[in-house]
Amino acid sequence: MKRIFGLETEFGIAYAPSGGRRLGPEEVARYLFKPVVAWGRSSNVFLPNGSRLYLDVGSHPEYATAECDRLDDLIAQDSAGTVIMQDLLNRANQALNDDGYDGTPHLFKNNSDSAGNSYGSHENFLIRRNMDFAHLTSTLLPFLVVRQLMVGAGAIIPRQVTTAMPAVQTNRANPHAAQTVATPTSDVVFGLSGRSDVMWEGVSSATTRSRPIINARDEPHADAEKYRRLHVIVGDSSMAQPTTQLKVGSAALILDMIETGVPLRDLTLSDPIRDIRVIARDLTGTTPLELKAGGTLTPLELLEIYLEAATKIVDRGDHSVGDDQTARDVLDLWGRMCEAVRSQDFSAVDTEIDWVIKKKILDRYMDRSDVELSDPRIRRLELAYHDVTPGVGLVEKMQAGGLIAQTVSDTDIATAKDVPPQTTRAKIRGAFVQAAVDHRADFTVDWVHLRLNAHAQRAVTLRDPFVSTSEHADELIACLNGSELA
Ligand SMILES: Nc1ncnc2c1ncn2[C@@H]1O[C@H](COP(=O)(O)OP(=O)(O)OP(=O)(O)O)[C@@H](O)[C@H]1O
Ligand SMILES: [Mg+2]
Repeated sequence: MKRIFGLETEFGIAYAPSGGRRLGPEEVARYLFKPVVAWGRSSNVFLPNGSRLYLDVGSHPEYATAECDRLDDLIAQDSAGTVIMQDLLNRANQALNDDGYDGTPHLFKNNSDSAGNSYGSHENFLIRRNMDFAHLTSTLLPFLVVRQLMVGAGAIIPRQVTTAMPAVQTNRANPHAAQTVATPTSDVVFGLSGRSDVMWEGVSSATTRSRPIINARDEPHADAEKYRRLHVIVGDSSMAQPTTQLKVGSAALILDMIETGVPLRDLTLSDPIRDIRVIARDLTGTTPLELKAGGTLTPLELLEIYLEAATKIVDRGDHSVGDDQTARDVLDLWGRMCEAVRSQDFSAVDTEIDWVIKKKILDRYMDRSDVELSDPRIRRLELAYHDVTPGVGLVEKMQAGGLIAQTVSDTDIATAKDVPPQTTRAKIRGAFVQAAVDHRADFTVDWVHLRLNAHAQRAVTLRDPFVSTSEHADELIACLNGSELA
């Protein structure tokens, strides 16, 4: 089975002044995007690797990967996004210095800022239109609620669970907008994910209500008769590549299971929004969760039931994650993580799973320095795990030292900065964008369309994301080459 995947990552920005002038994140973001605007005449561009890079109002630049049909490609493209942002950061740093700012801009791949705003990493999965969407999402939902036990980024969160929605959040117009979470008090715990506390619904198109786990807004970016795009917005930004692989791979296998009709008992949770908060505070996976169909299951039991079904899919060879080895790797880490949770001995996964790696770092520091979890030094250390500023962040150093595992090579990541996935329509888009920029042509691109503004009648529509060649696009590119000759 084939599937298209895409990951959107919103980055955080901060500026550390060195005694001199202060600078707000919006201004740093403007510096960051100066080369982008100079290159693409906009702060909302598609790059030659097929991705989209943009800055909305505010200071959370977003990188949305090109469409990938293999998990390995997705991880390479996602990591390339971070490297592209780092390159921009280096240039911004230089420009800021030239303008007399002597501080340091920082870039974070995290999910909340110091003001308590939560933003995210969105996962996109192509699904077939002929699937019953309500059935698909209700089957997937319990999995997304418990998945944090495997792939949460780890977070310092208030001990107390709150399920009363703050008044300010009951009338949000924009489901993507940053959302404020209660500022943690001193009574905090190390939890699995900070995102869980900002989820207020299971599935919703969320135009006026607050943020759901699955955003049901129907924007397929493809032939709407055949396809639909599932937009999962509950996930954390993952730092360790194996965590990304397990996060997206496990969800993909559950979707494969639903789409190919592998039977699964009804695991609908009675109160998913309460459960997601409670689970976030339970590192043992032993909290009994009430099922709508009656009885209880713990998060760990649920993950094991899902693993069994996912294993069937992979055994049949009917999965969408790419080659069989990648699928086996997903199952292997999934199994090892369940075993680690059961035994509470995490040594077999402590170079692969974000929350486990992060907890180890924080625990060690607390032991050595005799400080509490609520100590500002611990918060800084927690943030350092998400700091991707070149030469500064923890993950870069830990990867170099073999303390965090990698699933794709640095060479593949470097390639993915410029080269789109070769098996999806991103290949066509990338070639077009490169040609149009080379020829300084005026052009417009989105996920589905390619247009030379001077030849609007020849716009190319790429309705099928699985198709990686297009005669029409070739003609448009030839048209550019011809115009150069003329
Ligand atoms: N047909 C598809 N199925 C699944 N994923 C897709 C499909 N087409 C595009 N994608 C992926 O969906 C993501 C879209 O990113 P984008 O940021 O434009 O999202 P959006 O939800 O449409 O917009 P916004 O973030 O501005 O609200 C990309 O990662 C892209 O690769
Ligand atoms: Mg987006």
